[in-house]
Amino acid sequence: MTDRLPHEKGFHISWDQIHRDSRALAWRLDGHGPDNGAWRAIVAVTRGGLAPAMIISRELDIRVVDTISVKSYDHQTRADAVVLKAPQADVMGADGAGVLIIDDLVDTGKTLELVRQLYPKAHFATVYAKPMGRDMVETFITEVSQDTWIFFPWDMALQYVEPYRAG
Ligand SMILES: O=P(O)(O)OC[C@H]1O[C@H](OP(=O)(O)OP(=O)(O)O)[C@H](O)[C@@H]1O
Ligand code: HPA
Ligand SMILES: [Mg+2]
Repeated sequence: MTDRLPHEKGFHISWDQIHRDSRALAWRLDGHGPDNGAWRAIVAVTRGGLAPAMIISRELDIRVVDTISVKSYDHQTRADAVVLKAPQADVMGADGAGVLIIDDLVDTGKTLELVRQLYPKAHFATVYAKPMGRDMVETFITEVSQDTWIFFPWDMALQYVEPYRAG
């Protein structure tokens, strides 16, 4: 799989790292909601946004958590983004004001562009961002270059590697 990557570099994220970076995102968002600093709800962009959204909902004590399912990638090839499942209308209100939309990363920005068309007043936040999509989010933690493919822990498994210097 890796040898078919069109990307120059790989950035491999462990569970520990995504936990730390998601916590950092939670702390950055804390106190910036419209209701005395509080956020009304979290909406995770499934599937990648689910893990960061869980961690952020715990840190910020947000109990209303919903999902939006956007399908935009067929493995590592881009395809048109479509909404497969929308969040509850009463959670989003008219325009998403006071709602945190959480995803693991923004790459080209196509996924969040579609979500923003639906909920223009929501606050968009991702753990990682690439330059092309960076302006689609209000808040992110770490930027990586456009030619980097981010590997998340839920897509990986521990495996044997040959020693650097062969015996
Ligand atoms: O900014 P973009 O170029 O749109 O890319 C970013 C999106 O792509 C990935 O999701 P994907 O569609 O692969 O689905 P998944 O979350 O279910 O893995 C990632 O989790 C983001 O949601
Ligand atoms: O860099 C990436 N890693 C994982 N999923 C992705 N979806 C778009 N870009 C990426
Ligand atoms: Mg995703």
